[in-house]
Order: sequence, then structure tokens, then C-alpha cells
Amino acid sequence: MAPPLIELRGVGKTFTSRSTTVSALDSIDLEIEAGEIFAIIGHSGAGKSTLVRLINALEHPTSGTVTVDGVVITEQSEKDLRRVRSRIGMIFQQFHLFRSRTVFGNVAYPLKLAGRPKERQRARVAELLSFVGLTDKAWAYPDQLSGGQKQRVGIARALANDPAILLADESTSALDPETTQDVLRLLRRVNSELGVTVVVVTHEMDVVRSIADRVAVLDSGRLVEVGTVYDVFSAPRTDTGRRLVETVLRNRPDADEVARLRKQHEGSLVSVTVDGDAVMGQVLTDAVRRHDLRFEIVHGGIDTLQGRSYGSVTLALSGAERDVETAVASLRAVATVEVLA
Ligand SMILES: Nc1ncnc2c1ncn2[C@@H]1O[C@H](COP(=O)(O)OP(=O)(O)OP(=O)(O)O)[C@@H](O)[C@H]1O
Repeated sequence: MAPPLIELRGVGKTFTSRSTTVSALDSIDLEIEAGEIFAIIGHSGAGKSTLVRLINALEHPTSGTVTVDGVVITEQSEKDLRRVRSRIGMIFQQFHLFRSRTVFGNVAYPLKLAGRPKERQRARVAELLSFVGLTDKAWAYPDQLSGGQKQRVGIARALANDPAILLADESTSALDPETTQDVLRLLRRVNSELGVTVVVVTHEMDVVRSIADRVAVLDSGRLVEVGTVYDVFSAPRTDTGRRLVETVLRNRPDADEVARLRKQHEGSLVSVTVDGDAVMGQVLTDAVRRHDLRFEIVHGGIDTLQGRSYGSVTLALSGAERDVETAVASLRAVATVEVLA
């Protein structure tokens, strides 16, 4: 198997000022494979931006090693780091475009810095603007563009020198939901058509869900979960993971919601979680048909993650106690079931 494109081993980062020491990252071991879309999530202050800044060597770790594309960047001189950085493009929440330069000028800038001849610059900018769908805006200034268009320029500029990696730090956080989806579609094309490995830092779980292959959860500088989006979202192993994921997946009702449901519905409240290939509708109808029961879905829903169905619904099951018990037992054979107290 090819070695990981990005590898962090035992990475720690502390910031020390005169009066305080902040541990931003602690003992991070992480591997990001070539060709994947990898998301890093966590609450504000968890260390996400610091982690990204270590990958492009804008910060240096206090301990541990960072390897990018086979180069141990923690051992490189500033001059050699420039070569590593040229393999990495970056986009930001606030776009960071030059307001005094046209779209063309912004995208041409890294090519100019790299010493590309004028003719080559022109051809490459045309190619990039066509890729991001902004050919007609080449001579516009950033202030004349929408947020989504500005981020497209940011993406074109980040791709100018053919990077292997694109780091996206909260790149859609300033955009409305529809524009966010447009930018995410573009990032997916960057990954699938150009083969660029994309690392997305975000606090928006919807972004992770709609774009990432794998996700890492950071909590107070520690890496607490890493896995496929399906695994982490459908079965988070930590409280932090659970809290983050619950912001997008309507999961089991909390205690207040259970009390409210109890007042509104008769019968037993039963939460049924289906993952993977089981089909929720089928599971429910089969279980209920075999018994003399009525059921109503009172909370939750089914969703698709990475092409697999996932969901948790709470049912109010009414009927004879024995029938409810048998139905719950048969549901247990195919799903995770919890009878809510
Ligand atoms: N240059 C710095 N000097 C001192 N402390 C810093 C510095 N950069 C980051 N920190 C601290 O390190 C911790 C992690 O910060 P970081 O910006 O990486 O978190 P984050 O997860 O990206 O947060 P946010 O989502 O709010 O951007 C925080 O406690 C922050 O205050």
C-alpha cells in the first residue's frame, strides 16, 4: 500500500506567551491518504486551524513529526519548505483575495511568484477559470463578485501550481447553504477530476456529511475519533463525536422530548436504529404485521450517508403488552432497539 500523503506522528503544539501556556494539540497521530477527502471537525478552539497550519508548515510542532508527500517537513530548512508548500494549495473562510487585482490577476499571482512565463500564465489562468466556471469574470474585481464566486477564485488560485493537496479552512462558513453546496460540488470535482487530496476543516457537520470520505474529531487538542464518515456519524464513540453528529442527524429524543412525546402518544416509546443495508420501512412493517399492533413514527428520520441508509426513529407502539414485547424482540434481531423509560 502507498504510504500516506500526510502523516502526523506524536504531534504536539503549545503556544507560550509571557504569562500562559496553551496546549493547542497533544499527541496527534494521523494519516491522510492520497486521493481522499478528509474532514477535521471539532468545536471552536479544538485545534483544527493549528493542525492545518502544521501541515503546510506555517506553524512548527513543539513535538513529533509531520510528513507530507514523503518529506519530513519538521526537518526541512525554510528554503526546502517552499518546495513542500508549493505542493499545497489553501482556501480560507474570508477568501483572502487581493481587492486591487482582477480575478485574472489573483489567479495569476502564484504563477507569477513561481516565475512562470507570461504566456504560460495566461493559458493556465484561462484553464483554471474555465474549470471553476468564471471565464466571463476574468476582468472583474473581487468586490464585484458574490461570496461563492470569490471562493471559486480562491480555489482557482489555490490550484494554479498543480498542488497535490488542497487545504480548505472553514471555506464555506461565510456562504449561504445553496452557495455552500455549489462550492462543495466544485471541491468534489477538484478531488475526482484532478486527483487532488482535499483536507476540509469545518465546524459544519453538513459539509462533512456531503463531501468527506473520512473524518477526524478533535476535542481540546486531542484526536478522539477517526473513521469513515459513515462509521463516525452512525456510531460515534465519544461524547464529543456524538454531540457534533447530533447537530445534523436527528437522533434519539432527549429527556424533555421523551416527556413531551409521552404526553402526546399512547403506548410504548421504542427507539429503533437501523444502519447499513437493512431497510427501515421493511423492518418495521414486517415486525408490526406479524403482531396485532399499531405504530406511529413520532421522532427521528432516515438519511443516507455515503450511499448507505442510516437512521433512528422513535415509535409509539400500541397493542397488548405481550404483542409489543414480541414485536420489540423481532425488531432486535435486525436493528438496535431501545425501549424508552
Ligand atoms: N498563535 C497563537 N498564540 C496563542 N494561542 C493560540 C495561537 N493559535 C491558536 N492558539 C490557541 O490554540 C487553541 C486552538 O486554536 P485553533 O485556532 O487551532 O482552534 P480551532 O479549532 O481552529 O478554533 P476555531 O474553530 O475557533 O477557529 C486555542 O486555545 C487557541 O486560543
